[in-house]
Amino acid sequence: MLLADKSVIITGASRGIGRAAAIECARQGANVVIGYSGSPSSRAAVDELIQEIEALGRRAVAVGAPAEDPDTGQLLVDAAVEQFGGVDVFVNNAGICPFHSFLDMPRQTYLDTVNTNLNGAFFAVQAAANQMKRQGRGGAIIAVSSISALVGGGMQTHYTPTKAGLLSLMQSCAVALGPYGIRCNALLPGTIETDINKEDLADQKKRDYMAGRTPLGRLGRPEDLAGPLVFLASDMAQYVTGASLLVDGGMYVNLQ
Ligand SMILES: NC(=O)C1=CN([C@@H]2O[C@H](COP(=O)(O)OP(=O)(O)OC[C@H]3O[C@@H](n4cnc5c(N)ncnc54)[C@H](O)[C@@H]3O)[C@@H](O)[C@H]2O)C=CC1
Ligand SMILES: C[C@H](O)[C@@H]1OC(=O)[C@H](O)[C@@H]1O
Repeated sequence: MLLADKSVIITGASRGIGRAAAIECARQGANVVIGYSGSPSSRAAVDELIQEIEALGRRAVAVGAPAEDPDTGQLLVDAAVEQFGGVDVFVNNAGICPFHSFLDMPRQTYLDTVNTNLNGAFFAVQAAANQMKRQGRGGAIIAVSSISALVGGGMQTHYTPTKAGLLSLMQSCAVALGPYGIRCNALLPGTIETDINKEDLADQKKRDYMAGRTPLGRLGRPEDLAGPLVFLASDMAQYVTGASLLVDGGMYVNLQ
């Protein structure tokens, strides 16, 4: 097992990529703090996830708190310390992408996206890093960035800068935290079928176009990210920091 007895925090773990990551971390021996928005509508999914993790013989606790709140990171860390004795891995995954055109972007849509995806992440990563430093045994921090950190999207002008920001945050944190043995890396998914793009991909033409751009011939599934994420979290990646791992079925390199 690659994460035996590790204490892992994952934000936005109620569904999608975060959920698949939580299950794979547990399968690899970790106990998991499940960060979720705190909305009552997510609670049933979170309870189901806890049961699934417990069925794997591991422990899980849920912390409901909005990603955009600068105090949320510390709440997650406190839960990990109290329940599992510390933090070994912190995964910043929570995110939103409300597709919208640029020229008439509502101010609040822009602010919500930046606050949820990037500003909250900064404070959460800071809280996790301080705990790891206190523990003195290093750690791994992973930000779920995106292929959108590298390329643009006309309906994503508020979103792509947050993903580029997360990539940059991991690069700078790798420098700042390397002396403490804390590795910081970015995971860059391509187009993965989840709730975040359900509406967008309901357009069959768009869906076919996105799948057609992908050399591996299909859109991604949340499980496709789980293995690469566990790799970055584990000692298999002990000399990997400041890196970005693109997991996109080859979409990015497919020009013609
Ligand atoms: N699905 C895709 O094609 C890609 C997704 N990503 C990123 O992966 C991450 C996970 O997204 P998916 O699993 O695809 O979508 P999803 O919509 O299924 O999951 C997003 C998660 O974030 C949580 N979340 C949203 N707003 C929150 C808030 N204010 N506070 C706390 N939690 C909040 C949701 O409850 C959910 O658990 C996001 O950061 C997204 O930007 C990156 C590249 C591609
Ligand atoms: C939400 C999008 O479909 C998805 O998110 C990203 O980061 C990429 O742009 C994907 O296509």
